[in-house]
Amino acid sequence: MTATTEAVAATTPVQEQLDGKSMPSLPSTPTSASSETSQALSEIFFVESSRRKHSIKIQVKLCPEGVYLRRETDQDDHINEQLIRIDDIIGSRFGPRLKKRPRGGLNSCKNPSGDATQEQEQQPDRDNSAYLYIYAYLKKEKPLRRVQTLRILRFRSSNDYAENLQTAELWHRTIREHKQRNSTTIDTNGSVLGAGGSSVKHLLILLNPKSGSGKGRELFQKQVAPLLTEAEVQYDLQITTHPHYAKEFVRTRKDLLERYSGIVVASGDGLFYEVLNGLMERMDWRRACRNLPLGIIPCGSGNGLAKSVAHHCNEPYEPKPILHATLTCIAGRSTPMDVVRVELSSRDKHYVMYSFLSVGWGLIADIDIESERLRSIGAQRFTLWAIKRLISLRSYKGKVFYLPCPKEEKEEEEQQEQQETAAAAPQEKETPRQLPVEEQAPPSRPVSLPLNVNGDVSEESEFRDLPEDLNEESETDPDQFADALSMDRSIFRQHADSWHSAMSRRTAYYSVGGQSIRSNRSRMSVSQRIEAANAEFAELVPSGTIPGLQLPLPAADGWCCEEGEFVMVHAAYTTHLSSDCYFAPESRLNDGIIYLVIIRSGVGRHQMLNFLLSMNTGTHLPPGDDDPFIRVVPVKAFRIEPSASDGILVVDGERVDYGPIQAEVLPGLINVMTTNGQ
Ligand SMILES: Nc1ncnc2c1ncn2[C@@H]1O[C@H](COP(=O)(O)OP(=O)(O)OP(=O)(O)O)[C@@H](O)[C@H]1O
Repeated sequence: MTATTEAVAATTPVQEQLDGKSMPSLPSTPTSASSETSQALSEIFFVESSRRKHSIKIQVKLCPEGVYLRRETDQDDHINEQLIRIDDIIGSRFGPRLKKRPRGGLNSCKNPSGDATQEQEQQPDRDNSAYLYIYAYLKKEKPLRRVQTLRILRFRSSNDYAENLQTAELWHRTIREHKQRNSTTIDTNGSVLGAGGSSVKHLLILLNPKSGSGKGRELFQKQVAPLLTEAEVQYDLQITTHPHYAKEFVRTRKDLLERYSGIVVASGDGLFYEVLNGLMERMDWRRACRNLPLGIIPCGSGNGLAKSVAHHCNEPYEPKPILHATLTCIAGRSTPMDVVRVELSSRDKHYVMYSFLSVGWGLIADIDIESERLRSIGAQRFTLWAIKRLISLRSYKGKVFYLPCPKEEKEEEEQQEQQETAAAAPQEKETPRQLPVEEQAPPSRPVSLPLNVNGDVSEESEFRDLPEDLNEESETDPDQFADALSMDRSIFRQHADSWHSAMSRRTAYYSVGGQSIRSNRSRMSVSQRIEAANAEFAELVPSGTIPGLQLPLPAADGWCCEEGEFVMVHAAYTTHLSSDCYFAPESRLNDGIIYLVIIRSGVGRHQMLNFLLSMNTGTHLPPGDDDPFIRVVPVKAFRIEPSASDGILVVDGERVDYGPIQAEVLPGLINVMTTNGQ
């Protein structure tokens, strides 16, 4: 048997069988008590190589860091060591020799005589050996890749199969325990590790068979399911049958938190959007966001989130994005991720939605949506439409308000240094007309009454946990609630609209002075009922901390405004808008920052062409603040007020109704599955 073939191509499986036909090892193998399995297991294996005419002795040691293989040959003193990190091992299985090849396309196991088929045929039933199959995907740098690796340990110290099986099972169990100890959030069985770490929860996998090229189901069966089996992940697969299926499923499933340890979306960004918004509609949204990490397996066409997550964890994406993302979803770790609360208003409708990628107005949004008609030609549609739109470059009139991020002290220091260097010739920007908001014309829309709840911004008060029993139906007649709300929607709307609609039939418990009480609005006056409803909804949804869309923005809070004509305004909060669009290189999953890219009218076609062409390498944004047309502003919140009544606005790549729109970041609201948990 050859030494580990480190140089093997990214997805070529490395497979090796180690034969424990000799004596058991040093130290003697512990027995089955679980406390004992925390110690290292070690055993000597031999591999006879007919080709090399000598045997190779391999000491295999299983410890919390992973599996050490130390090999030396009979002939010379050459020693070769390898550590298969516990992070890279996704699972193992034990039992008799697998009759079938472990996975499609793999070479069959090699026995000492070098021919597995022969061995299977010659002594199918007389083999008392027990086998342990260790599945690993070794992470390699330069180029960044995962190398699929299978190590097979053959235990045959005893003539009794049951004894050998016991040893193999011990190794299997120990691998599991080391992995569980190594995971922060979910174990490799898809279970949240609670105090005892013993729950047996499942992963919920939502698969859109129509996403991307429409081969979601096939891709899942071929690429995802085998990995889940290797990792012994228990899961429920839900195949969506229509738009909003996934959203309704996560919104209404009563035992979501009890049954599942995480939700994996096998689809594009569109389905992830549904899942996120479905979760936010639940009464127990806060607990769901905290306890149910979300994963994405990219089967769509854009796949911005999957690429951003891979980028965040320094994991490979191409050439097998589905395989790499699946490995991320079964790694058992998660990282907080920002969510952006988007509020928009069109005609007399008012919506609230939760977004994770971007909000766009202007050029990129137009290219995204208008090129839909060329969908059949694939990704080329964006290039073609971009050329078309560059030839006839449009601009859009309106106002852009934003709340710049308060700078960290360190950043401020750095900036100060830079400013001092450049102080000799301070430059005044000509084009962007950036004014404090008090100098702006009053908002075009009628100003509603100020909000009566939720003026403060403390996360404590905003994101309180709800009582456990919120999903229970209240005995109060829901229609009374609806009536009370419908009396003054202009006030109420600021907090509760869209699906948290004023006409919502939901009722809930809410807490007053530390006590949980059941709402009893029928004995209240109308104004009390409205106030109670406002308070209740403030608890139910993460209401924004910025003024409602129809209210002016307080200058005292530091809002800035630019007015004029824009080629585009695009806000991003993940690094990638799609797998090949590295739009906000500075972004981090949970930095609490929206990167607002503002391109003003007057920008040259050539500059715009360069901008679009260099988006895939992340070099499209001008360094510093000096470009008169293209700027990126890190903000906490923003508002766009288009002057025209028709146009294109996108949220996470999907078109939404056109009109004033505002967004505010809710830092680290959800958890996404990652490999590093950071
Ligand atoms: N069974 C289904 N049939 C038709 N549409 C569906 C089905 N299930 C979900 N959808 C809808 O399809 C839309 C697009 O799905 P998805 O985002 O997964 O794929 P995509 O558009 O190919 O990928 P991307 O968003 O990354 O470009 C979603 O908004 C979802 O509502």
